[in-house]
Amino acid sequence: MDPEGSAEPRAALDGVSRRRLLTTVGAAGAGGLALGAAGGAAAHAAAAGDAPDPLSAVGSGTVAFHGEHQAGITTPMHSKGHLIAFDLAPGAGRKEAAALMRRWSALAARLMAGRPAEGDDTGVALDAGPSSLTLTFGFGRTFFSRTGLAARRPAGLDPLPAFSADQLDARRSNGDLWVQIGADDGLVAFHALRAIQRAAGNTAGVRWQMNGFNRSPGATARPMTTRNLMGQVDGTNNPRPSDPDFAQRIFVPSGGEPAWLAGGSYAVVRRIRMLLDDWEALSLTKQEQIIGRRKADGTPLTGGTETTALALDELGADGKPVIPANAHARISAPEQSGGAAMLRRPFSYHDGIGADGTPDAGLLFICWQADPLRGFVPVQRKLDRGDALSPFVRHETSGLFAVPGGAREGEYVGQRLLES
Ligand SMILES: C=CC1=C(C)c2cc3[nH]c(cc4nc(cc5[nH]c(cc1n2)c(C)c5CCC(=O)O)C(CCC(=O)O)=C4C)c(C)c3C=C
Ligand SMILES: [Fe+2]
Repeated sequence: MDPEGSAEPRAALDGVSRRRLLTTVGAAGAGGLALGAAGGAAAHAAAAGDAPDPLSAVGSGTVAFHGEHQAGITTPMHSKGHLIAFDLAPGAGRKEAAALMRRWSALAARLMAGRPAEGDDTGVALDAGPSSLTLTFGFGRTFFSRTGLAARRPAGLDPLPAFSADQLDARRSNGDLWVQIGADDGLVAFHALRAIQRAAGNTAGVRWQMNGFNRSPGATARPMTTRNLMGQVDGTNNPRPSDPDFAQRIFVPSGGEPAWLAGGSYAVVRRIRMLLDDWEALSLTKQEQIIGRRKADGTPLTGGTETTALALDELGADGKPVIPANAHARISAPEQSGGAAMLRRPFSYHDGIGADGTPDAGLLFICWQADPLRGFVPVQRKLDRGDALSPFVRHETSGLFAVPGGAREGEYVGQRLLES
């Protein structure tokens, strides 16, 4: 039996969507094809003469692979995510890296369209639709020296400065290559993760992997913005694609430096552990003062609704700012750091209980910007000096990746760097 769970040779399944496959297999059901348990229901319906069940709204979500920018940057937050970094194998250079990016790009295009991997699919996502799957690829600083391309390494990949509160694990930081996988179904996300790992072959080995989650689409009516594991509404004041300066802040412009990165972006990835026992011991009032917003709905302490601007100058009856001077939302606001802005698109994570007996849980903080020196760095510098949230979080890992622009039809991600 082939890896898709069908008695037919795997090659016969190439070129069809997973849903079409179910219909086809279902129609031939009496011919003795064996399906996995999950595929069985649809096959049964089709064999009985009914149309296969339509995909749910969640399953049918599709994000295009080709485009000006890679998918997974402005894509709405996913409910499941995997972050995985690879190092090139000893002896693998530019040629092997180019072949890998070509393989990964073809694979990503297939999977994002809801099709199985070519040749040897594991079958894990056999009965699911694309579920808004995205795969996003980035290059770390070390990629350029390993591939003989040091001269073309962008200045934006210069190492991030050390921050006083950093407690970074170097083995789980950075890496030659980075892949962000997001989907609104856990099996679809895992399927893509394994396919990417397997397609790396002997060219690259896994350096680290992290798994995250967010609210499932449709789980709540309001608030629409997700919550983090401290219970705060998190993501309210993100730049919006409709903002006039959005593209300029998030994407490297064409005509900018380096040319191969046009349409691309930089991702800063920090695994930030939340010290949840300490945080949860605080009163609600204290928690709200630390952030500067109400916990229930994310409204600023100065009033309004979730999306009302913070009235940073407003004083209370005691003559002190209503939003405290060290509140996280005040300190991280762009006007505090010369207009520095970033698009935050994180996942929560929970890896059980740590060696210290407290939850190993927190935020896989991912932020996107056209230039880390005008996005993450000034804001984190500011937070490092006086954020009321700092005693309740610990930055444990760090990564910085240049994420090329999207591939055009017939192109692979990174081709403009690797073949010019
Ligand atoms: C260096 C950048 C940032 C880090 C690191 C960071 C960590 C972090 N943040 C929260 C929770 C919230 N952050 C909020 C706002 C906010 N945070 C940053 C930057 C970093 N946060 C920015 C730029 C902003 C927006 C500021 C603004 O423009 O007003 C909020 C408020 C709601 C919102 O706007 O999203 C919360 C809540 C945690 C828990 C955390 C580390 C674990
Ligand atoms: Fe924040």
